[in-house]
Amino acid sequence: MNHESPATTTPAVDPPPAPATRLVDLGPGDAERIMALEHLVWFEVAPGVSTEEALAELDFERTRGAELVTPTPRVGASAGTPAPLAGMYASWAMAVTAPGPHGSLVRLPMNGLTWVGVHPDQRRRGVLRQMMTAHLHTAHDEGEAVAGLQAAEVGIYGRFGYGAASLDVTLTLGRGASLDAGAALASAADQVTTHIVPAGTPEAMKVIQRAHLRAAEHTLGAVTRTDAMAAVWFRDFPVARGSKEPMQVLFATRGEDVCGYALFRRSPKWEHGVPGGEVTVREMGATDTAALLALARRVVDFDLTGTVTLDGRGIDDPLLWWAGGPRSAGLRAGDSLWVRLVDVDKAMTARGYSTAVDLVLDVLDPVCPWNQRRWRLTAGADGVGRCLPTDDAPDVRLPVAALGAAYLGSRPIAGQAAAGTVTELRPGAAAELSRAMRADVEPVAAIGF
Ligand SMILES: CC(=O)SCCNC(=O)CCNC(=O)[C@H](O)C(C)(C)COP(=O)(O)OP(=O)(O)OC[C@H]1O[C@@H](n2cnc3c(N)ncnc32)[C@H](O)[C@@H]1OP(=O)(O)O
Repeated sequence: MNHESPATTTPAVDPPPAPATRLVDLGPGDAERIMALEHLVWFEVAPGVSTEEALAELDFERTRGAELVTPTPRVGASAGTPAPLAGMYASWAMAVTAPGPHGSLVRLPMNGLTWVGVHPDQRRRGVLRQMMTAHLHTAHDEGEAVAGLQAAEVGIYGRFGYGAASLDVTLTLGRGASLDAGAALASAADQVTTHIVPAGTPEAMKVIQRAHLRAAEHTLGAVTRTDAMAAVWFRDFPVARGSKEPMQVLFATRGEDVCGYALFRRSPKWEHGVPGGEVTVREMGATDTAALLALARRVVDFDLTGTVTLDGRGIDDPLLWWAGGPRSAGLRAGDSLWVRLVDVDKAMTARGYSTAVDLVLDVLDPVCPWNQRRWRLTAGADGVGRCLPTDDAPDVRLPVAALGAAYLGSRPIAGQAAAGTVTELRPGAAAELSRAMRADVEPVAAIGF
């Protein structure tokens, strides 16, 4: 039997033309169609949360939608419903802790992209590409040199020049897990006091933000919320929460000084009369490792619990090794912050370097063509960098996403060259760039945003 397809004379069918969508600024008056799109894209509704409450976290100075220029009739849609949005995106003016010169840290502004969604009827027709192009061009116009996001699916954002720059590590420990941090750190942790308050009050949210910003100054890779985000981020919605415990915050203090915080919730569990409640720590930050140890000791030791899951940790997190390493701590890891250099020269000048370096980078960036050229990156013995346009012969050719991936001091360029993403044009150049960009420690995971 011949399984070959018969020769066909049918001409190839062109894909349908991209829909004509235009980008518009969205404001509170668009609340109804924003929520309609959100529910369709994420198929999730928070009960008991009003539209106004749900949208309070958006910055309407930075929220945009895509709408069809000529909406088509939709059989079965209720009369009077506004034409649905084809897509939307929003961003916040956040900040990230990047490597400074020689192991120091530097806090940099970061455009944090969020709320990206395309209507299921309009997907795979270029709406996201249109939105991402506009988003990055606006960031460039506004002078936002570094952008970041957390990806819903890993295949989406590399094509737009974002590189996965940090890992999100989840650790699972048993109740009473021993944390072996050594005598000096243990006695420093003894000097730290901890106490619990409900997280969802305006008073608590203020102190959480203070502790969050302070911890970020000391933590490579930390991403911080704006004050406006912080004022609404941990609100407690009793109906949406249902029978779950309200979010709690454990503060670590030394006298008047708040030196750490851990946001957690417990859920009760009983089997044959034996308590085995589960603790989930959503976010934990500290200005120093003694404060971190004091917080960790508390969360592994709540009565009536059996396990504690800590989200948002880093791959060389002290907690991981205090607990005995990956096998004791049930380590699971995924990608966390994706970094995009909107302006290669400004971004590469803003961070610091671990070694002196002098290299010409041939950067490929079809989405942001102002980056696509040769740049000379130099840093002296002081680790302070400069990145300027040049026409000199290149040492390394690389997509802009490779620089984003290496930006927080992880994902070495030499490793990316070995993987085939980066092309070394002069022997040794990839290793030189690796060493200069590498940090002493791994970046922590970003907060969820
Ligand atoms: C930062 C954040 O907010 S992350 C949240 C992202 N949102 C979601 O995941 C919600 C559910 N998904 C969606 O809303 C949409 O499917 C989106 C936003 C992911 C994609 O929107 P679309 O308009 O379909 O994307 P668009 O048609 O512009 O595709 C652009 C390119 O990305 C690719 N692409 C789009 N989505 C995906 C995906 N999930 N995985 C892999 N590739 C993808 C397309 O194939 C296309 O590739 P090409 O450049 O080779 O042609």
